[in-house]
Amino acid sequence: MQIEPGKLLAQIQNPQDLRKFDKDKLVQICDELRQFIIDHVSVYGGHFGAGLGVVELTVALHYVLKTPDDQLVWDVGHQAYGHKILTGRREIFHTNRVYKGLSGFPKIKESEYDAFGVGHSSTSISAALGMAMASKYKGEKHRQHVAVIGDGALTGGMAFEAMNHAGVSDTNLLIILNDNCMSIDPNVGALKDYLTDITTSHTYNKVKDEVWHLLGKISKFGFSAQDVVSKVEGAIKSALLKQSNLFESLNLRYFGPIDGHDVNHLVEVLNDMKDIPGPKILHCVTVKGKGYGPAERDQTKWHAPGKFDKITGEIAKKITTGPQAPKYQDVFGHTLVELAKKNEKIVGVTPAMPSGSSMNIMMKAFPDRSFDVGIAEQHAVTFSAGLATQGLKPFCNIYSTFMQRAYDQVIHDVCLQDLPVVFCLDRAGFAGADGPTHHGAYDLAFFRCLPNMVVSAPMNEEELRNLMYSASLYEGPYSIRYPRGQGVMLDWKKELRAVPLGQGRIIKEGEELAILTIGHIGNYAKDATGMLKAEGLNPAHYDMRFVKPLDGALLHEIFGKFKKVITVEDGCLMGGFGSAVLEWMVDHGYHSEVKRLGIPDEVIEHGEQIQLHRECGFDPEGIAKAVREMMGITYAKR
Ligand SMILES: Cc1ncc(C[n+]2csc(CCOP(=O)(O)OP(=O)(O)O)c2C)c(N)n1
Ligand SMILES: CC(=O)[C@@H](O)[C@H](O)COP(=O)(O)O
Ligand SMILES: [Mg+2]
Repeated sequence: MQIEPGKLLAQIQNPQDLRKFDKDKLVQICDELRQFIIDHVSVYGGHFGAGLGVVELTVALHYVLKTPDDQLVWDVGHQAYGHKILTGRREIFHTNRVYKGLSGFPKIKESEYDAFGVGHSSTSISAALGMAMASKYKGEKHRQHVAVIGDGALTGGMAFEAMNHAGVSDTNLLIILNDNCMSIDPNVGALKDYLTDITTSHTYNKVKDEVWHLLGKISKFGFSAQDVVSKVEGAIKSALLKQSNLFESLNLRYFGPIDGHDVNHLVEVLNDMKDIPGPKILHCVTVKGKGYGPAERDQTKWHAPGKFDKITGEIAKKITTGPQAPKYQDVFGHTLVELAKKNEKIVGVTPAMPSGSSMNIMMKAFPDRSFDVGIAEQHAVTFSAGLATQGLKPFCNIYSTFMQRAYDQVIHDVCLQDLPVVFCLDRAGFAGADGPTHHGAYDLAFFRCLPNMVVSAPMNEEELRNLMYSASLYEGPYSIRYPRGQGVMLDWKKELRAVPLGQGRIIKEGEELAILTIGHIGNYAKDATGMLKAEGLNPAHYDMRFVKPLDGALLHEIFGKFKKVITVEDGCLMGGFGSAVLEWMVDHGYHSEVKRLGIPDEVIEHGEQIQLHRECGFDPEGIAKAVREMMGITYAKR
């Protein structure tokens, strides 16, 4: 379905078209852009509230900057739908997040206007500073470099590393802080309180207003912005500002807070700032979900609501028949509470994903024993390590993809010290529509090479519960990975049972060929063996449960019996589960023929999980095909 743009938006294919409009049309353009996003997401789904909150900023930035020559970096990129729509992609926006369509995030290969590829947070200042520094090196004085970062993303340590550097750089970097007091869930931490303080502080705003006033006055007398700045420098850098403003103390000129929904004022301010030399930050206050009532009222729910009825605000429910298996994340949340009730040492840690990981269930049941530490994966891991040194049992839940951020912390702070932290890696395997920045492709490979680390994955909800229980009893680092979405069991709340360390299990006896799987993807192998049975083929199926330690006894049995083996994992083929099995086989002198199915060594784009599994050849049909091929079965017509 093609979404119809409003009258003015229809005339805008790219920012050059936008810049042809008089300033007095910008409010209408913003209204039409906002409506287009509402119309689009209501039909196709995707990220929502963040995009609505930056409509005015998006229009103002493209109006004032000479994009794509000026470089605009969006942090995370979930808010960049307006940017995409204004930069040549409106007519194909219906393919956003769809298999083979536009990416839901800015992406260098997709458009010259996407200065940097994003998806993970807190990268924008570093990237834009790198660009600004490169421009300086190349003598490109005319170019502007802008990073737009949210208050949530600003809690990520990397943003501070970048500001620390930017403050002593002689670049024209402009950081726009889009402050809406929200992450996906409400933003947390002292920085959030600080931002609220400087937004509401009377003394602070009085000084700031005087400075802005002075700036305005002097401009009228025809001085250049540089003159203005040097004249007001004294005031801006007055003891009060310097001491009371975090950004000023990092040597970034601080402007604001200003209303991020006043497009005309934004244009004025951005124009003025263009001529102000040196690194600077503009603090804009916005409302997540702006302009769509339900999204303003329940900002977490409307972060990425899926499809909805734009008139009633009713979010579409998945069409289902009969009772449904739970989401893995909810099994995690409920089981953690169950374990915490039995063991007072258990605590929960999440870096800014209480709703996404269902840690919010624990936060509700045990507010004093659960911690949302903000977008701070590195800190989440080392903080968990600290808790563990004191005899507590942290369950640190991090999406597989975001765990990439904290690799050294896992090695240095947990594994080398053999501390009993349990890592629950949600969204392992393909994330789906979020695409490659969010796929949990690498964790099996990057965790299995770490000393002391247990690497496990449940095939279903009951197994997840049992692995969590086993992890709670284990005296060392223990990881459990599971995918985005639903499990396979209706009756999943079974009594908890400890799984012996490194013990796999047989799912189905068979002949000639064995399929070895790890985790939820084993259910595809189950489907495949069902399909093959109808063809008279009878491969065996084993759910190995652990990539480390591997079940040596079971592997001796398997390689002793089967000359053909297929491994299946929803992780990267290089170094993952299949690699571990191959290494084991060679080390133990077996010579079976082994085929590994999993994610190849290339970037797999976005799409529905099943589409991506199919593309990589490990959906049920792909597994069945691999079995047939290995068994030398060819059908005339298939
Ligand atoms: C490293 C990392 N951790 C977690 C996330 C998940 N995430 C995506 S958006 C978001 C909230 C970002 O908040 P903010 O930057 O304030 O943007 P807003 O949505 O409020 O506009 C989070 C936690 C992520 N993308 N990257
Ligand atoms: C942009 C981002 O990183 C998050 O919003 C992410 O898309 C959430 O993913 P889930 O929907 O799987 O929780
Ligand atoms: Mg925010």
